[in-house]
Amino acid sequence: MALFAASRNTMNKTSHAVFKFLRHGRGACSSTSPSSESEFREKLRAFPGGSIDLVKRESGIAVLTVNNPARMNAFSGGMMLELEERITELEAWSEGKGLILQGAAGTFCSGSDLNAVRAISNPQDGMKMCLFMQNSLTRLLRLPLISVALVEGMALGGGAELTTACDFRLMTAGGVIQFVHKHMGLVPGWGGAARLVRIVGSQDALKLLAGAKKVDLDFGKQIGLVDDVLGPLAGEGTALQEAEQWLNQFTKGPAAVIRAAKRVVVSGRELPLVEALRTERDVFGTVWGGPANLEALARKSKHK
Ligand SMILES: CCC(=O)SCCNC(=O)CCNC(=O)[C@H](O)C(C)(C)COP(=O)(O)OP(=O)(O)OC[C@H]1O[C@@H](n2cnc3c(N)ncnc32)[C@H](O)[C@@H]1OP(=O)(O)O
Repeated sequence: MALFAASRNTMNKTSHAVFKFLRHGRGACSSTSPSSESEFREKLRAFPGGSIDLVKRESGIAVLTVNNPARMNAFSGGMMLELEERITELEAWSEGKGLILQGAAGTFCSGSDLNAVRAISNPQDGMKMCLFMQNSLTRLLRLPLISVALVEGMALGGGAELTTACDFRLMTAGGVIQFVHKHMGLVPGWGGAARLVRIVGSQDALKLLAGAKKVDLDFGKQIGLVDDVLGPLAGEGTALQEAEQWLNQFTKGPAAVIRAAKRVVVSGRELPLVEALRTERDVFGTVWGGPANLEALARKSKHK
């Protein structure tokens, strides 16, 4: 037990820095000055409409809904600000294990609100919007929760980018992910290209971006962008219920262990090897000799 206690004390010091890294968007993007950041927030506030809704369930699974059905769940400026607030709430949710990101009313998200896009169409504001969304989506992907984008209907432009800020993507029949940026004379700017390359590799990422190719169920599974299919093909129930069942295979069990699993994967994905190994030791120290570990030892578990 002394070993466990010592290990946890050491971890407490080192892990503080590590968890700060894992929790926040640090390292994702360079920052702007506080005054220009608050000015830009004011600009975003000038484009209201829609909401980002968060429900945290007893099961440890939260549901985050992009809610602006009159505009096919396009992201208004106000929704960008709300997304950031909801992510801060999720970062503080210590009992959480999983997250489902969905769109309201049977479709996922049609990207930026084109009314806002037209009004801030100068490069400076465009880059500020990218920085803002990159930070939020980096924090979303780094949450110590197993996250799933539930793609019903269309995920276009920024909506396609949003799907890549989750660990997994589930799709229902008729679902489409399409990086339509090329057709808008754009490339992704919310971090979607960088994440896409890590998910499907550079060859397929180039096909999706330079060809604005539609990704349906079959193509999505073939290139590894879609992890599984939901809906009539998979069984009964609403897509959200099915997504919860699907996620449950990864979230059942103690929160500390599931959150630790996500943390070691995030550090393995983002950090150079030596730092990732150090982080892995630190995270290991949070579960070694912890309640779940001691219970398993007492049970003399067999893994047959
Ligand atoms: C980060 C970079 C980006 O995200 S750039 C934005 C990329 N997204 C787009 O260009 C999507 C443009 N929209 C479309 O292609 C179509 O509206 C799609 C989503 C295919 C839906 O078509 P359809 O089913 O025929 O519906 P609809 O066009 O009548 O749309 C219903 C109402 O929603 C609106 N809407 C849709 N997308 C947006 C958007 N991104 N920004 C603002 N409004 C949007 C439509 O204008 C339409 O509104 P209204 O009923 O005419 O008032």
